Amino acid sequence: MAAVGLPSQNLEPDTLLSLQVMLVGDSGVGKTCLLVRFKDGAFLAGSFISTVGIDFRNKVLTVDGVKVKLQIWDTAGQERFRSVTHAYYRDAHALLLLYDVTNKASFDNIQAWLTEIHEYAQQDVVLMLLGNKVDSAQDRVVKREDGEKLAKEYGVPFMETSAKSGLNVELAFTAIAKELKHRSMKLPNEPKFKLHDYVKKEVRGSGCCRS
Ligand SMILES: Nc1nc2c(ncn2[C@@H]2O[C@H](COP(=O)(O)OP(=O)(O)OP(=O)(O)O)[C@@H](O)[C@H]2O)c(=O)[nH]1
Repeated sequence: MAAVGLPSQNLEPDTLLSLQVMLVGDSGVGKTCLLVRFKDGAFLAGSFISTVGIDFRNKVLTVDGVKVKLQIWDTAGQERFRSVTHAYYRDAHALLLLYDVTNKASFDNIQAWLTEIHEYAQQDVVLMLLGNKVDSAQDRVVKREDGEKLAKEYGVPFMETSAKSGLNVELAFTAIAKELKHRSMKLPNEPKFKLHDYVKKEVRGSGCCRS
């Protein structure tokens, strides 16, 4: 099934596929830092400045020979901006839903985020759960197994990330870009791309955070 807003016809290999990806999750889980790490390869250390409303950045990737432009929306996690973010859900092709492994409340709120996603996002939106800040091992309060269990319950792919060290950041964005590219481009005899399997294999290959 093609993602909403995506062309389902065959595209030429040099076509620029434009996709919208939205980062959601509680305030402070690291959405802005994840985006900056992916876009600029840097970590925003220092004081925490909450996103106001919504911000976005573009990054072009080459996925299986196809140029894919990701427009990434960084939403504000604070409750008072919720009505702003609601308006963007329906145009998102993919959602990265984050919690912070050092903050139990952010994990407990995932269910509420999923309810919101169910209400506002497109039915076939590509969704992935990310447990961020795994570099802070000494402060960890959410076990990897708990993240895996929750993700399994909801049937979404899962990985742990660190915007600080860069762990799995590129992988998270590449995986969703691949899924969306495969949904919109059907090359003859191409095997079906399986996001869950890809994520499991790549996370295992990264030497961390077996999924
Ligand atoms: N140790 C560690 N700290 C992180 C990581 N990612 C983000 N942080 C820190 O967490 C704080 C919040 O990060 P942000 O990226 O601004 O959080 P946010 O989710 O965008 O927050 P809102 O804009 O309020 O929704 C900052 O102090 C970051 O430096 C990470 O992977 N590891």
